[in-house]
Amino acid sequence: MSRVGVMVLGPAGAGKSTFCNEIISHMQTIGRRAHIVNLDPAAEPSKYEFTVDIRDLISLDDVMEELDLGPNGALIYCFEYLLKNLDWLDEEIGDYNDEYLLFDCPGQIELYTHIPVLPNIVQHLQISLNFSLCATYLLEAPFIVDSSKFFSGSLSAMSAMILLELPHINVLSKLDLIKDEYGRKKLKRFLNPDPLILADEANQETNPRFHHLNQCIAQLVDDFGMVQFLPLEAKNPDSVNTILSYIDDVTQWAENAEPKEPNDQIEIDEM
Ligand SMILES: Nc1nc2c(ncn2[C@@H]2O[C@H](COP(=O)(O)OP(=O)(O)OP(=O)(O)O)[C@@H](O)[C@H]2O)c(=O)[nH]1
Repeated sequence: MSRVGVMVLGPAGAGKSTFCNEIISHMQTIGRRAHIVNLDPAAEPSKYEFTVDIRDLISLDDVMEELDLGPNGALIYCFEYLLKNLDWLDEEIGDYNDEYLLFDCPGQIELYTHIPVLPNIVQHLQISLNFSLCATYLLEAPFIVDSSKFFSGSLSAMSAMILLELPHINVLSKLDLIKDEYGRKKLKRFLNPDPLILADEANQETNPRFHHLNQCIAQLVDDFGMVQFLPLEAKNPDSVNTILSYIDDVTQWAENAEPKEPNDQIEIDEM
């Protein structure tokens, strides 16, 4: 029996916490359960209470004050502290079986690029706690529907994918903010885009001396197959359900679900 964990990643303000809450809400309506593991030591209160909260172990404000660090340095300190105290995480997580744990991560890009704290936590969850994990990487739709920003967003998603080596789902959040028909039409080209065509578009907006660089980046994004995004309308249950079914699929949730005891079946039949 393994348990399912979803690492919810993406830049600050991309909608990670909202996504976690909408997944929980939706799962409740279909008779399933999920919990939030808050890994952001600077998190704001959330609609659903955190089941596990890093702030019970260490607080960003305390670290900033006591060690005289800025917010980014203090965040890294908090994660290094968590790594030294993984038994705390083990105890807090306890025995959640057949339920999703959504690991709501901070938005600081450093965590996904050049320090190994998240990979170490991921490995611990997989090896010591037997989690079946995937990563969802959120980017804001209004930000990404612009060729140059599409590449910058794709590269940040790609760096998380390479760093964590997990089944990876890219999500375009805040779709409701693209209201006009022109924007919606444009958006379609970014859900399943052709990076090489987008590079031509980016070239029209950039100085010619960067055209070769644009082409190389487009080729890289194309080669890694980092070009699919699932649209998320947080308030639309169908949209949330589609993303959930992708998560179920890559984490093999159905295969991992605890088989029902014959007695459980009888009780259900008798209801
Ligand atoms: N219109 C709209 N706003 C959204 C959506 N999702 C999130 N927001 C808003 O965007 C802001 C940031 O959302 P959060 O869910 O806190 O984003 P986050 O990625 O968890 O942010 P950090 O924890 O700071 O990294 C909040 O004001 C949300 O209400 C959405 O789907 N549509």
